[in-house]
Amino acid sequence: MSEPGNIGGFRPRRYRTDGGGPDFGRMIEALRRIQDGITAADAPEGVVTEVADMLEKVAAAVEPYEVDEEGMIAGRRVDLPGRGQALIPPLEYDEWDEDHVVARCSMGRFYLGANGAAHGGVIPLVFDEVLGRLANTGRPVSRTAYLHVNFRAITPIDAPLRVTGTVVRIEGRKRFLTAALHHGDTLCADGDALFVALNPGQP
Ligand SMILES: CCCCCCCC/C=C\CCCCCCCC(=O)SCCNC(=O)CCNC(=O)[C@H](O)C(C)(C)COP(=O)(O)OP(=O)(O)OC[C@H]1O[C@@H](n2cnc3c(N)ncnc32)[C@H](O)[C@@H]1OP(=O)(O)O
Repeated sequence: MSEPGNIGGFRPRRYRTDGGGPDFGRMIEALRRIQDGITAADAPEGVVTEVADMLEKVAAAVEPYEVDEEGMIAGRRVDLPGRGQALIPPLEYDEWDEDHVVARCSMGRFYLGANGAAHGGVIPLVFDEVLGRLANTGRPVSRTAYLHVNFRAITPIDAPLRVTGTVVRIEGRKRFLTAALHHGDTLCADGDALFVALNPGQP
């Protein structure tokens, strides 16, 4: 499996694994619980007020430590589910090399669209995340030029999901990839994407 340091183009210090410092993973796990719990709750007024007070205290506790993008931890911890970025579903990778990835996750109530189905916008997010990781493994950094998604069946929340990504071909700067999302034997979504390697100086 390729490690983050093998990712071409990006400065390795931008990617972090647990260096024995603060337990960042625990904090993000708690944040994910809060996202799911608040989304799912219909709490009485006293509880809502108490939670709002507590969350305001939480925000005030972390705000003094804001750093610029270079210094951020969230999104850089490739060893944590969803890179330690709470927007991204908690993807965990079982296989990851330069040609393919296999990941799994379960999406909680935070990601609900309606009637037990994940929000349609979450599927492209998952594919962009997984394919972006794959496209940039062992190669100079690229960005998504297009990502086409087919929604084949609902993607259930609170259910084990499997995400696969494959590099189909590379033509110069262009990398063509495909992705699929399964719940058991059911194909929930698939897609194909073009990633284009950045030229020097491109953001
Ligand atoms: C961010 C990278 C992070 C990497 C981290 C790796 C660590 C791994 C750890 C953790 C995983 C993280 C995973 C996250 C990944 C997320 C990735 C994203 O979501 S990126 C954000 C969304 N994408 C944009 O914001 C792009 C915006 N667009 C652009 O910047 C440009 O349009 C760009 C760079 C894509 C291409 O622009 P040009 O000027 O450099 O190149 P031109 O000449 O336009 O295109 C080159 C070739 O590609 C074709 N092409 C370009 N766009 C196309 C399109 N939409 N459809 C078809 N062909 C297209 C063109 O026709 C051309 O082909 P011909 O050389 O002529 O054969």
